[in-house]
Amino acid sequence: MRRVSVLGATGSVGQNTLDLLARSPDEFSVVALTGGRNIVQLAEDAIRLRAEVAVTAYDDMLEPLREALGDSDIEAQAGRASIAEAASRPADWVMSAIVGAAGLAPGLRALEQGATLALANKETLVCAGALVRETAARHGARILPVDSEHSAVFQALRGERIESVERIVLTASGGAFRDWPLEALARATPEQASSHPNWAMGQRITIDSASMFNKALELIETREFFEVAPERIEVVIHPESLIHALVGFTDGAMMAHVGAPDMRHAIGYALNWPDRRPLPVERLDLAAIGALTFRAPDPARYPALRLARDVMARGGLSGAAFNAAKEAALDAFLERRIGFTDMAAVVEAVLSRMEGEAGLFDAPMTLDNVMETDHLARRRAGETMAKRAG
Ligand SMILES: NC(=O)C1=CN([C@@H]2O[C@H](COP(=O)(O)OP(=O)(O)OC[C@H]3O[C@@H](n4cnc5c(N)ncnc54)[C@H](OP(=O)(O)O)[C@@H]3O)[C@@H](O)[C@H]2O)C=CC1
Ligand SMILES: CC(=O)[C@@H](O)[C@H](O)COP(=O)(O)O
Ligand SMILES: [Mn+2]
Repeated sequence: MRRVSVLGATGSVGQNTLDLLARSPDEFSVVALTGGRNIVQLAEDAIRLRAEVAVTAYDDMLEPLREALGDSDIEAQAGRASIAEAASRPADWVMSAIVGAAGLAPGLRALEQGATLALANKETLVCAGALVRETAARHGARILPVDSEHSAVFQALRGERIESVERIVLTASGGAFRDWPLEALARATPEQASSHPNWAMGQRITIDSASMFNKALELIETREFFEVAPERIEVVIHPESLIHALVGFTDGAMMAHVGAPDMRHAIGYALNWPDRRPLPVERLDLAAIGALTFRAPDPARYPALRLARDVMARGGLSGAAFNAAKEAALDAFLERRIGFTDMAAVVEAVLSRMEGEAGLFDAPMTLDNVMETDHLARRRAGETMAKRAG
């Protein structure tokens, strides 16, 4: 039996992961499931999958969690430290599917205990790529990509040398507003931004798809995961979301990963790696699909891509600031304190202000420094938004 834990079990990636685990009950023994406020789901899944421990991120949710677990013998815990403790319980495979920078510390704890980390939480590599790689190397742990584009690249690279790679092309759906008139974007609402053309995902990543902050994070994630130069990583709009990424090699060949927009592809690949096993996903009927289309992203519509390139050029702790400013701007957009197009403007202003704060981005990449940068960027984003409002 392989021991597995799922961090962010109640979310979109978490639920897809549990779906696969539940189909092979004799192969997996579930150690820890973690969640946030969705206590009913967390308890139900913990009981159904016979988890050892269920953890909510929030202290005030401990009693409701205990109640929901009823007379089962599953341990109930709460709080950030308990999530990290759950991640460090011995396991062979840990899914990192908490949303946001909150996923970084638990992911590091899983690596420290030598587990294979199936990484959906892209913020982990954006905030602290070098630290994460170094932690994995020091503890003999492996990281397998789960973000669909990175799983696609990983699969296309199988058996290839990284020196043979000329370019990596990430596909982007273009998000909810791909075909909107540019001038309408400023008035876009959270509800309108929360609908993805092809994927069913959590609300935050769905809105990030509309602004292309998702692809911006993925550019940095690609750089950090595969350690290729930023100028070798491209983004192309592919409205059908059937090709998830392409790798171009030095001989001019390109390998594309094609599949239905279903995260169980990438999760299943990471779960079964290095084998391939049957997965309950749609088999594509190419003749029925007919055509796959591509177009270049418009820099005026998607300023987040330019900001990601600035961050890749800057390096150091700028990724942590970029992500935190984006998270703060997204919170403000969701609360209708700023408009859709203000998000990129806020992130740009925060990066530029923090760049001027001597040596900040060049501090050593420790978890403490990453979290300090994260907190400062959120504060700077708040100040920037207050100034813009006043
Ligand atoms: N959804 C997708 O298909 C894809 C997602 N990803 C990445 O995977 C990650 C998860 O995305 P997704 O599943 O969509 O997100 P969801 O919002 O659907 O789920 C997030 C999970 O994290 C929990 N959570 C929220 N805040 C905290 C916190 N502060 N501390 C601990 N746990 C917390 C939630 O708990 P609760 O809901 O109980 O409050 C939930 O279990 C993100 O990094 C995303 O970018 C990457 C590729 C595809
Ligand atoms: C499923 C997945 O990996 C998401 O990151 C997805 O790619 C989002 O779609 P966009 O291409 O719209 O950002
Ligand atoms: Mn993705």
